[in-house]
Amino acid sequence: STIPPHFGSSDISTYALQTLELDGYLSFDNNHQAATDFGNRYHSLPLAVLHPKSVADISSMINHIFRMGYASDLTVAARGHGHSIQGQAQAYNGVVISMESFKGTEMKINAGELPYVDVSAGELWINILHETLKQGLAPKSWTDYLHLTVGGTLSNAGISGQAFRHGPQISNVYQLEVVTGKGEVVVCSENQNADLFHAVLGGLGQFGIITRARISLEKAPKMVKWIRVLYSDFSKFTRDQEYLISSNDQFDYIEGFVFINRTGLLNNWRSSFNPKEPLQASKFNSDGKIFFCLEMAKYFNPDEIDFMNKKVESLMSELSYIPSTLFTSEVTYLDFLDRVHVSENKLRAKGLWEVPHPWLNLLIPKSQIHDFAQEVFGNILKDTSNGPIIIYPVNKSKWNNRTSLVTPDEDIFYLVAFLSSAVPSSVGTDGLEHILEQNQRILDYCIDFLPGVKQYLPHYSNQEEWRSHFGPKWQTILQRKSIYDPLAILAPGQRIFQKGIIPFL
Ligand SMILES: Cc1cc2nc3c(=O)[nH]c(=O)nc-3n(C[C@H](O)[C@H](O)[C@H](O)COP(=O)(O)OP(=O)(O)OC[C@H]3O[C@@H](n4cnc5c(N)ncnc54)[C@H](O)[C@@H]3O)c2cc1C
Ligand SMILES: Cc1ccn(-c2ncnc3[nH]cnc23)c1
Repeated sequence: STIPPHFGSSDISTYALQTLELDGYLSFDNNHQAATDFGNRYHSLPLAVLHPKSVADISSMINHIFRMGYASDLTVAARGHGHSIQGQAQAYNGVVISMESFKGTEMKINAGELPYVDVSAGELWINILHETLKQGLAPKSWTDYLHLTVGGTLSNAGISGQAFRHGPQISNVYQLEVVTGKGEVVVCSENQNADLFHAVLGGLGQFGIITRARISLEKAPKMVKWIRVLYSDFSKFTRDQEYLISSNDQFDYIEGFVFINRTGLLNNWRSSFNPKEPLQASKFNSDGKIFFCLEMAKYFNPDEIDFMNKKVESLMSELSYIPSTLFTSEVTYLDFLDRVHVSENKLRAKGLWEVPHPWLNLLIPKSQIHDFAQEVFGNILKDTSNGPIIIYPVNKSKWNNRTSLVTPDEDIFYLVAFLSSAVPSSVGTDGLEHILEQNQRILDYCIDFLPGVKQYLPHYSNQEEWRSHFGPKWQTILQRKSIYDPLAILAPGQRIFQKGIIPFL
């Protein structure tokens, strides 16, 4: 048959894609969704999108490209829910694999002694929550937002307010099924093909495509006591956060926010929280200052509410927040975990969801968090913020250092996430250029003065910066790449390796 008109005549290898026997199908047109993501700033159009119906589809696609060697310039990117920020799930002129088409076999819940759920890597966490709750179970470790895929979050870490106790999502995986950059299908775990298991966890899609995951579960609570208090003193705020993550039997979730110049802060909260002492709360005037919000959650079941309230009361008495700012509410476990979806719906209604998201996520060692706060909140950002700023500490002991994830080298480190939304075509302080400049000032300050800081959901533009990001782990990364993806076919959107230019050969 003749080569279809849309093929570049120069690259016969792409034509070869059509010779593949697939259970699913390849699409060569209308692939614009695969060329966009949540960041809304990078748009690399693939040559084709594979909609797999089986692991064999993924394996034969990759093996086919692997066997063509350097005769083909094709690369392959798995795409989960496309909620990356800087094109990490894109493959310019390559093949994007739509993992959401690949539901594989249905979810299988094992409610035994060590409960777990077997899921397709293309499954959304919100769907896992709905299904496991039917059996009174749920995963232990979450992200703040659940409309993300298992493969996407496990390729990064998957972190939220439960991480201080359970570690990130990549610390709560029993087993994975992975298709390597050679097209091999490998089952791996701590005790079987352990190096591949550790490579893909936090591996930024570099070492294999996760097709299935076995996620640990725990008994799910029915209700959550959701608490927020405010501080104007950063030292008291961090001291209380670090105290609360130091023992496991306190709260079940610890996070925090930074509010910069948020006029009418109190009223924004009134809508979703009942002020503990309404009269007192109305005296509090937050206008014109920086405030730090400590957010806690205590899981409970309806028959334990009195015991829980007593426990919370005694815990709160040990904290040094501004008394009139105690806000609490009681919600279902599902509503608490799906809380960011509420913000999404509000932003979508205002046409503010599909906008550029120049996010910056940093992991900051405890020893440097005060200098960071002083310079970034007190100077660089002093009068603006364009979205939530999240800040909370975690315990490194709950993170497995053998994974490909890079974290600061201290027992306690903070996640600080600048989740900005840019107003399209604005040239003001809410515009993309202004926010990118601010992000760069923050990064430059860290590079110059806070060497222990690492990016989470990292984005760099060249291999030298990646080498510096990985630090002593770089040799392990090179070795793993040479074993599991020697032609550097996988996840080109991360910009760590370039097909054909392999630093380890
Ligand atoms: C609104 C919002 C809130 C967020 N909140 C949090 C949070 O609280 N905590 C947190 O940790 N993160 C958070 N994130 C970041 C999120 O975890 C990452 O962006 C994640 O990668 C998105 O998942 P995804 O399924 O969209 O992945 P995609 O963006 O589709 O892919 C991400 C990367 O993983 C690779 N990949 C995807 N699927 C697979 C697979 N099956 N096998 C191998 N590689 C794969 C892709 O090639 C790409 O490199 C948030 C993101 C958004 C948009
Ligand atoms: C784009 C957007 C709107 C709200 N958010 C969030 N709000 C609160 N916590 C979050 N964690 C991650 N995204 C979050 C993110």
